Amino acid sequence: MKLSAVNISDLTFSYPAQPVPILSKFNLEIAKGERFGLFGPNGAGKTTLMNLMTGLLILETGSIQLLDVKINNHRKLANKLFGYVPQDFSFYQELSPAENLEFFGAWYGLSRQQIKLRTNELLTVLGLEDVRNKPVEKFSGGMKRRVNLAIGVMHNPALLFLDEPTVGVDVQTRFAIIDYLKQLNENGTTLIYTSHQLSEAEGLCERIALIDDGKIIVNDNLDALLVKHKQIGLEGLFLNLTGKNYRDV
Ligand SMILES: Nc1ncnc2c1ncn2[C@@H]1O[C@H](COP(=O)(O)OP(=O)(O)OP(=O)(O)O)[C@@H](O)[C@H]1O
Repeated sequence: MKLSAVNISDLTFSYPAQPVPILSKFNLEIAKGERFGLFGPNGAGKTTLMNLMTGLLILETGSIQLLDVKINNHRKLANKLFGYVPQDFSFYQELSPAENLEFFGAWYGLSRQQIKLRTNELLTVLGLEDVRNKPVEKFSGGMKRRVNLAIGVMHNPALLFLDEPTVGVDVQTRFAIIDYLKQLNENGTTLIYTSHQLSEAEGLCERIALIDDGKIIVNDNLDALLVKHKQIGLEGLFLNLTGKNYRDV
């Protein structure tokens, strides 16, 4: 049987202040090598799920397995398997990209030589070589997003979780980031992505799950879903399946 990248089984989770679970008996399997997209309206539970898969939140019942590691029992081991590019910037603003990558490379346990090589490689690929020693706080939104991405992939993870990796960037940076993500995937990295940028998602994701109110509504190959629901794009599919009412009031 093919090894799953992510296997979530009977997961239940609620925040302390809220008695009703955000996710209840939730199941999801993502195959190795996929470019998988997780979508849903505001408050559907996407970030909560990402934070559970990356161990930032602790699950109550059920299990989450990343490749062959159950994160319930082996959190430290699981941490080496994945990279996380969170929606909020995860770097030190007062440090340069090179210093940030050095810090996070050491945190991931890379050797000095590995840190040097990987830093040079990432700064070149992501167009940050000319500003490698300047403090990140002075950077444009697009440059900061590229630094955020570089940190998430510093240790060449087998799985990469991406929460709105292109929010607030211009067309050039969006193109560069999506192109780089596709290259990573071609080299074997499984991508688990969430965003409200649905046209961008169409070009990136092969399979998608739509979640609403903590439940999966559909989970299938994107092209097959478009045919089945007679839609020409993800936005139409999204509205068709989740309705047009506001969700954040
Ligand atoms: N720290 C928290 N404490 C209590 N409730 C929370 C917390 N974080 C999120 N929630 C609630 O959990 C639900 C799911 O939120 P979550 O952020 O996971 O949704 P989302 O799908 O990522 O939304 P968005 O698209 O707006 O980012 C919402 O009802 C939200 O209000």
